[in-house]
Amino acid sequence: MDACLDLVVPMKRLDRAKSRLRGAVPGGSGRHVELALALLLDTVTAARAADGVRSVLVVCEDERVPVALRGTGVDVVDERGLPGLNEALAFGARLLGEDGHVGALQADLPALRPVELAAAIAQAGGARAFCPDKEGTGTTLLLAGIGEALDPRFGPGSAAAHAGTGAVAVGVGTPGLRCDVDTAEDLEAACQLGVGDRTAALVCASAQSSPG
Ligand SMILES: Nc1nc2c(ncn2[C@@H]2O[C@H](COP(=O)(O)OP(=O)(O)OP(=O)(O)O)[C@@H](O)[C@H]2O)c(=O)[nH]1
Ligand SMILES: C=C(OP(=O)(O)O)C(=O)O
Repeated sequence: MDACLDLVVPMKRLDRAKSRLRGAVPGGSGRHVELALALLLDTVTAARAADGVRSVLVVCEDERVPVALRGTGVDVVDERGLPGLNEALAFGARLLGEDGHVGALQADLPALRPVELAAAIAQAGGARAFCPDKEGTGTTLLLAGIGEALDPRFGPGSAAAHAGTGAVAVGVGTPGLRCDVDTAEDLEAACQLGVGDRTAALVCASAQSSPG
């Protein structure tokens, strides 16, 4: 498949991100920041490796994020004070150029496998599409139709909101793509699936294998 999809990945300032995960890794606020970064790094590493993905752009105003992503081939842009998630995503998508093919991927998918993302992109076939999270209410991936604006509707009930904009559900059989990590229980579920190296080093038993 030609790699033509450009993905935007949103990330809050690290001190404020993933608040429901606070304490999931013992060791205080430094460890919490490490965990948020590990989730992001494992997600974008898998995304970069997926067939069909041309580029990944993280939208984040935290200066530690470009440092952590140095050498990964992932770009970072500061959202410059935009007021929220959907505004940050729309900003990133416009930078990527919406006359091409753009999408949004959540930043907390440590069990994502490149083949899962590639399969969801292929299933969409260039049409507007979304992947529901494992509960079926949220969204882990939104794909604009080719040549269309992203029009993100993330937030509570985003799966229904995206379906309401004409997006078709894709990737329903891809557990790693659907396993976003908001709580300690989600982190445990991701570890059961097998997480990437950075998250595994922080939270999972050393015997755990990482996704391929
Ligand atoms: N760049 C950017 N990213 C955002 C913003 N708001 C949320 N995000 C990111 O969007 C994703 C989904 O947001 P949430 O579900 O609220 O996640 P979170 O805020 O990190 O976690 P909680 O504090 O537990 O709600 C996460 O990766 C966030 O870091 C924003 O204003 N700007
Ligand atoms: C913002 C969303 O995700 P989360 O589950 O991380 O709140 C969403 O699913 O639209």
